[in-house]
Amino acid sequence: MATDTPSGAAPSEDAIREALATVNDPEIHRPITELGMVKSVDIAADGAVAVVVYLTVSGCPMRETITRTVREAVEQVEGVTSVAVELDVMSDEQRKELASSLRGGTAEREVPFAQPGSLTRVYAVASGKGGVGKSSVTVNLAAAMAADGLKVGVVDADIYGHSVPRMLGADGKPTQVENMIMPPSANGVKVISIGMFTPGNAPVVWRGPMLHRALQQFLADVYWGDLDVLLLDLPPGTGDIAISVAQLVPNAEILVVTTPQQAAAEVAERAGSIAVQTHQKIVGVVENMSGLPCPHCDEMVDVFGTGGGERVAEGLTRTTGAQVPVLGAIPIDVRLREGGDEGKPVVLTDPDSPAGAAIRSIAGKLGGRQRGLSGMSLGITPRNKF
Ligand SMILES: Nc1ncnc2c1ncn2[C@@H]1O[C@H](COP(=O)(O)OP(=O)(O)OP(=O)(O)O)[C@@H](O)[C@H]1O
Repeated sequence: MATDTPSGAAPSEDAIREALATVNDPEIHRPITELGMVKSVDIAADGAVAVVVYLTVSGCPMRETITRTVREAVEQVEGVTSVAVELDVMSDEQRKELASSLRGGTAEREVPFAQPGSLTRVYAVASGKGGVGKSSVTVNLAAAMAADGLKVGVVDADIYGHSVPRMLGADGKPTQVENMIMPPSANGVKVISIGMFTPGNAPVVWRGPMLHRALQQFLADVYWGDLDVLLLDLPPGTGDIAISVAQLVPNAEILVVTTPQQAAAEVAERAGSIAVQTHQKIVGVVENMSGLPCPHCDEMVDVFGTGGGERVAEGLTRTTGAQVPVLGAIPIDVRLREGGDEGKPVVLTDPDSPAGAAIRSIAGKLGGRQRGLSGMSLGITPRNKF
């Protein structure tokens, strides 16, 4: 504790508040002073400081973290001899005010990413059929972009087959401030999933309108902050959710994941064609499970055939009239599967493995677009510019 001021004088309130401004709320990631969370600061003549901090909700899971970080920050101030931190809980009125300030001028129910001037790139990851590795690709792209310094969020919109939190290692639960939901984060990625709201592994048996509402809530009621990139993991196929995405975030660009098999390729192409009907851009195609590097020699074993990515990209180029590129091919890699099972994305645990390197390269292309073009509105960005 910094107790030795030259005059032995107690610290000023400004100095204490300056120190408190360095404490971020652990979920909202903004200074507690900006969020109206400092109720009072009392400074005794002997340098003993008492701070009362508002929690957003009683029983806030972050209470201990907040108490500790406040104490640590205040202890650093010259002249402080002791620190007492007390907690109080915001009133309904204060919570409403906070929720509305977090919306940053966006009206309730509005999707911030769909507003003119939004600088967040939204990529909807789609596939024609299940099991092609769409969720694995989403999670690893997100982790790779976050590791590159971008602010990334993932919406697990695969309502029936939600697997993103497990693959990302996100075992935290969302908390709520009024009608704003604070998403947990893992590996630097904020994530929300229907799986966080259902007990255990209970199946979700919703029909179209409820799916639409869930997606709208994920996009409008979750506090994402300023994201560079938002990835949406769509359910396989061309169902209700794909249409909801087109309505809620028309500027979302579609990333199609396929395997090298002809059959998979045909379905993926159909999924892409829907995007054309909904006037969404197709940012590119990723071929997953693209050969298995032989563990005994340098050969690639084409377990699922070859050329699916190219065929899908050519088909989409024909359908859309715009060049749709293949952004990369990800080989079969047992480390990718293991990483998914353990919640440790392979791009972080084994970034130079064949699959890790392939995904990082794709993430670099998608993330690089965001960096290079931030400042331009999504609507006027040249399509397929790599
Ligand atoms: N390149 C790869 N190498 C090895 N295993 C992979 C690869 N890609 C995906 N997998 C594995 O294949 C399985 C299916 O992948 P994933 O769940 O990502 O597919 P999906 O298309 O999202 O499926 P669904 O549509 O059913 O949600 C997972 O066990 C995953 O770990």
